[in-house]
Amino acid sequence: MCDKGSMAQYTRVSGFVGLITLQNPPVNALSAAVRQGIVDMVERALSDPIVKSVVICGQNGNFCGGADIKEFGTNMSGPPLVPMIDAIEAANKPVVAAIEGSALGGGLELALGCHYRIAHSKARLGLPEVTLGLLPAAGGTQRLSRLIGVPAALNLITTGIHVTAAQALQLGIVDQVTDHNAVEVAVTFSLSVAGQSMDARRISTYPCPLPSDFDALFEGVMQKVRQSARGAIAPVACVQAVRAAATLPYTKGMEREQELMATLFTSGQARAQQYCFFAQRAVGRWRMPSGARWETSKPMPVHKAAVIGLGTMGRGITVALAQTGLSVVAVETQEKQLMEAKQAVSGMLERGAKRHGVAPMLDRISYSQNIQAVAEVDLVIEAVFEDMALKTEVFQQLSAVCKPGTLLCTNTSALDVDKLASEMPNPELVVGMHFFAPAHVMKLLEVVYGPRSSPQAVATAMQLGKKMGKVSVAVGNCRGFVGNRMLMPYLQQAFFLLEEGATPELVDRALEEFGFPMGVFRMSDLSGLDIGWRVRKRDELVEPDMASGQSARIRQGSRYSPLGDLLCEQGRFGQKTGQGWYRYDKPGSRVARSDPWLHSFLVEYRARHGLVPRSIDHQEVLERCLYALINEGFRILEDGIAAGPEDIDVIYVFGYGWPRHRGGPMFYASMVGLAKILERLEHYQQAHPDVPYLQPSSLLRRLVASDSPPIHRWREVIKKYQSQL
Ligand SMILES: CCC[C@H](O)CC(=O)SCCNC(=O)CCNC(=O)[C@H](O)C(C)(C)COP(=O)([O-])OP(=O)([O-])OC[C@H]1O[C@@H](n2cnc3c(N)ncnc32)[C@H](O)[C@@H]1OP(=O)([O-])[O-]
Repeated sequence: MCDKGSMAQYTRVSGFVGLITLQNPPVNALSAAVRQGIVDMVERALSDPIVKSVVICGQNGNFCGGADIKEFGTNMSGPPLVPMIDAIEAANKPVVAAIEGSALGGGLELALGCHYRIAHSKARLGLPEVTLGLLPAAGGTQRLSRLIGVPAALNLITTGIHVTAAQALQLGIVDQVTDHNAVEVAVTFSLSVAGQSMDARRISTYPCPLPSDFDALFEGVMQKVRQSARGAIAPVACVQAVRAAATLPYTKGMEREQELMATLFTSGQARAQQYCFFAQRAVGRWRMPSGARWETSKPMPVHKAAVIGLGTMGRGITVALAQTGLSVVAVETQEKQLMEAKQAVSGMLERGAKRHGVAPMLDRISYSQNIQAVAEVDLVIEAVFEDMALKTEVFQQLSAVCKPGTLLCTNTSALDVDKLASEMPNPELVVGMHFFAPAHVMKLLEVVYGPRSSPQAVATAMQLGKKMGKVSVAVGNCRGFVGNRMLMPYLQQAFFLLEEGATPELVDRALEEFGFPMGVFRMSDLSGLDIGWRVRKRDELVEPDMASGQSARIRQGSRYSPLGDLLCEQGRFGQKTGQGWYRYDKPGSRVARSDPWLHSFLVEYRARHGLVPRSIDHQEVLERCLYALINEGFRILEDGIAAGPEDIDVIYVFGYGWPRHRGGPMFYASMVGLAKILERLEHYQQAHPDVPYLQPSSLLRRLVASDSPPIHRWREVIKKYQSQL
């Protein structure tokens, strides 16, 4: 017997079991129609005298991905989740959740309302609402705390991590894990408990186990969360909701959960984080200005890959490739470096495997000093030193050695991918892969295509990035690509602010309060001041014999700050030398301390150049640094280097520490208001006419002239703008 009418299918199986199957592909999200279906089918199963027990499962081996995020921000209709789940828990017949695939957010909350939970061994469970700027508000904070205790619930709810079925069993979230068909196991099990009282299975009636060090625990967690949340309000609300579970009766705790959710639900932070969720998925649907796009471009099969050059980046890339299960040939021509790299790579693989409780993929990698070893690979990632001549030489060797059709990728953060491709017999097989250090940890990958890169090459690099667990974004070729190009005006403004009267501490504090894990100067000290110095020297911007006055601060017709160069000339390269914008206890140490030397140096510098220091507040720091960066983002969109604002935002959130609860620079601009950004840029441009980065971009002007449409409609304006160029 079967009813297929709604988005929750009802079937009677094994004679006496009402099987309710959620049907809302791909993740069976709890849309209004699904919730209505569940309410109706549960009622039907409970009122059917033949039915002795009920099993709830999801279609296509996937239990439920939670509330339908697409419904948020709309006029939500349909039955609410809380009474729906309460009714399931109150049922007088056993209700068993058969969990396959994922049970996340509202999906897990639904399962917690059931009397038993049986999971397939490959299932994953979690309450990731915090990553969407929310909290589990369908009883999740109240039931999970009662079921598994406060410390474990706090960990899951404040981080949003997904746990495996085995971990869920250990924590007590599920009652059984099976390698067999979870639905069949659940059906059989439900019959075995049919007729029994479910009183002892209703989690809402459990007392919340209280840890002895209750106050200290909450204080500690709250402090930790506040520190790591960097201004995000959801993790704090999650702690408060769990505290309510520990201190209040269930109904009162539920009221508190609802109250806290109401605050979060309408917050700009939740909008920003939900935007990030969809943006992260949207960047996978890449397109190139040529019209080539993800749906029509088939990736080439990659079974065997190679990495050339085993410095820091090459090692990380080798680890990331081996962890995907690919065979990897790792080439390093210098013997000593090769030996060191082998040891380092094995160590990284072993540590990673230990963390995940799996065997390390050591035998996936073969090491060689000879580039001939890559003859049979399908794809090569070159990761030698950032030097065009060296990279060109390696690429020429590769095109002589590799079998026809091998994809040649260069790991570069700055070099011209088109130029490199133009030196090759098959430029269509060349793409850039800009990894971020450490390459086996950082989630972001910029896949850089040139005008001659084939769509298949881009599709292959994008797919490989995904396999490596990266969020890959396809971008056009230009100086700095997307991320580093936007960083240039940001850095430049920070330098100018120092000249005008700010200190590194003031600038960093403003940016850290905004939500960056590190301000620009602490970050520069960490990555090394010499890197930018080398680039500026190559660009002939560094002038060793420094005159004074304004003319000494002009290069190639624009305002220039030599402050970074002056520090490097003193051997102050940041953490590695123990001195940079801050001082450190010793070279390599990480705690940045204010440096009186630096402050006197700034005073002297300003005096030498006739600069009168003025008081600068946090607002100016944010506007100057962030609006200049955003302005460059608009230029990138104008130039077609990024296909849409989502691409830029994903790059900044995953690669540059932009706080997720602020959605990325372009989303942030839309929240601040484009007219305001334009007005402030115009204001600063008037004050600093020799700074081209502050000149508002034409696209920004165009968007403001088009009444600042919402961010999801920017692409229409961009398209129109580009077609008129
Ligand atoms: C009162 C309420 C209280 C409640 O506590 C609140 C919640 O439950 S909040 C929710 C808490 N739950 C979560 O935070 C879980 C969020 N979801 C996930 O983490 C992953 O999607 C999942 C692990 C399930 C599958 O990963 P995968 O296999 O790599 O697949 P994928 O990621 O590529 O997604 C495929 C497609 O499905 C789409 N979509 C997915 N989920 C939802 C959704 N809930 N809704 C709508 N759509 C959703 C996704 O956009 C994509 O669409 P498209 O158009 O093809 O781009």
